[in-house]
Amino acid sequence: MTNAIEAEGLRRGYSGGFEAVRGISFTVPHGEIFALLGTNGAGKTSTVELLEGLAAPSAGTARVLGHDPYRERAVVRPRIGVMLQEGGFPSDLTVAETVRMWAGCTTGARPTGEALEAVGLGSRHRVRIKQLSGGERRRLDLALALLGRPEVLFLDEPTTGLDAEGRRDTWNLVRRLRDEGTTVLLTTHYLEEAESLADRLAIMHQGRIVLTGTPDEVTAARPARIRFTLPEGVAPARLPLSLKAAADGRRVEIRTHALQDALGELLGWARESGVRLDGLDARSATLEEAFLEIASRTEALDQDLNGDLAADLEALR
Ligand SMILES: Nc1ncnc2c1ncn2[C@@H]1O[C@H](COP(=O)(O)OP(=O)(O)OP(=O)(O)O)[C@@H](O)[C@H]1O
Repeated sequence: MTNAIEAEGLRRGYSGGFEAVRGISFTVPHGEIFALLGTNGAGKTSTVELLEGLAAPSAGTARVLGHDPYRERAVVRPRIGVMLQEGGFPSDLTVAETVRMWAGCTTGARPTGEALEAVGLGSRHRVRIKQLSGGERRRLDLALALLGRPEVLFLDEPTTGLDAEGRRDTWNLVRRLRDEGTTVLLTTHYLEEAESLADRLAIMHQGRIVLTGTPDEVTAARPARIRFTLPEGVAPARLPLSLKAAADGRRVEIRTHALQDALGELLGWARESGVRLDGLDARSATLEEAFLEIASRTEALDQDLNGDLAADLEALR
């Protein structure tokens, strides 16, 4: 069976010469939730718009449900649902009128009540758009994206502006849709959202994909962390050398790829030495740590590249 989404060497340049997407490739199998993460301006929205068929790539190919989403838009559009970052609706219409208006342009639309119930807006159907809160508008955007029972759903920052409960409701809804067979591609700034929701993810930086995998694969490559404070009079130098501890005064941090072994050794040493480890905290790497490390490493790399370029130019003078 073909993938629901395929991007191969995709590039997107804007007029003025700026290239926002610089040759990215990834696939999303049917029925998977795939998250695109990245710093501001990394190129997530520019990429999603190519897959939605809103623009043509300057190079590379995009396939959604086996078709070119730009050239074969008429075939692809009825089978996908799109939730943009900013949905613009006439502000004097009620919620129900807006959904009905949208349903008029959608083949096989869900009943209005069902779409509104799915996003928790069932009781708000008579309210005018201008009276909705930011979070409620976001939910309405989602209801409209779901209206045509799409096979592929594109969600651009679906939970921005939602409170904790709204975010959790949206996650549950997205999981339910995935379980019913919908393929979901989402962009998000919330790393815990990607960690909890995505089957696989890609981290973008400056138009490129720098890392891709399951959330577990992305975090498993990073070291776990143990932190504690030593009692007064116990120097960090007394810790077993194999623990490779870094100390700031009495506060100690150990980074390790073998958390269980390191923790066992530390606790054994503490018991034998009669030392109490205050505020002991041990945990695996989070996606947030992986993300921040990648962002800072890529920035350092960029600076190195710029540095080399400057040195090369200097040598030419
Ligand atoms: N119409 C445009 N013309 C020129 N440059 C653009 C245009 N739209 C976006 N860009 C630039 O392309 C880059 C990528 O933007 P894009 O919106 O795709 O990033 P993003 O990863 O979605 O960012 P954010 O997380 O801030 O939404 C940015 O530097 C942006 O300024």
